[in-house]
Amino acid sequence: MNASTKNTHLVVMGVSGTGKTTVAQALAREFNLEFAEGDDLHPQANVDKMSAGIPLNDHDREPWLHTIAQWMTSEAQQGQNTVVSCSALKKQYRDILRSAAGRVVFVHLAGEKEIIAERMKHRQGHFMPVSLLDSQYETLEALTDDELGFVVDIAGTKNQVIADAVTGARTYLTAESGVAS
Ligand SMILES: Nc1ncnc2c1ncn2[C@@H]1O[C@H](COP(=O)(O)OP(=O)(O)OP(=O)(O)O)[C@@H](O)[C@H]1O
Ligand SMILES: O=C(O)[C@H](O)[C@@H](O)[C@H](O)[C@H](O)CO
Repeated sequence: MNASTKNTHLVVMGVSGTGKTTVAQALAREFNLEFAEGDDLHPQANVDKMSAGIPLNDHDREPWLHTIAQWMTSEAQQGQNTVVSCSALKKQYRDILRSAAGRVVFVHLAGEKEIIAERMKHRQGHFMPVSLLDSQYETLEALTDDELGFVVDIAGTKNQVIADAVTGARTYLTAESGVAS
């Protein structure tokens, strides 16, 4: 076990528009975690592709996932626990994230496509078109029993969803990981 393995990383995952940024920022505040916005770590080519209404493929996502894993490793090496918003739609993508130093826990924000589409329609100034939501759901692989993490239902208000995510995350953020509870 190396010095950084006690650190915990929360990855707030799910399809576009499901509330990852909203929830990840709230978890960062609640548990005093280092925060990264996964969308900011995409290569520009990926942002251009999504903006043009073209879904990303495995090849497009691979360097992005490695960038996020490297960020988590670097934070763990500095003794930090983290939270990052990242769609992490497939198990093989989550395997890349799990290669980071430390323990990686997934917070899957899940819900009905219709609810998310409605929320995305009201969002201003974001590159992701609602038209890509179908491909996001087609790509999504739910967490399996052997993966560390939990599911949060996004149907409720922001405060309800955040409260559920905080309750779920608290069980993983033990005194051992150095996170204040
Ligand atoms: N529980 C909620 N109830 C109502 N609106 C919400 C809720 N959670 C998030 N929203 C709103 O839905 C929109 C999408 O949320 P957010 O940007 O956090 O999602 P995201 O998963 O990070 O999106 P993306 O993956 O596209 O970056 C925002 O306008 C946000 O304010
Ligand atoms: O894997 C993907 O297809 C992408 O990460 C998208 O999910 C977006 O980055 C994001 O969610 C923006 O809406």
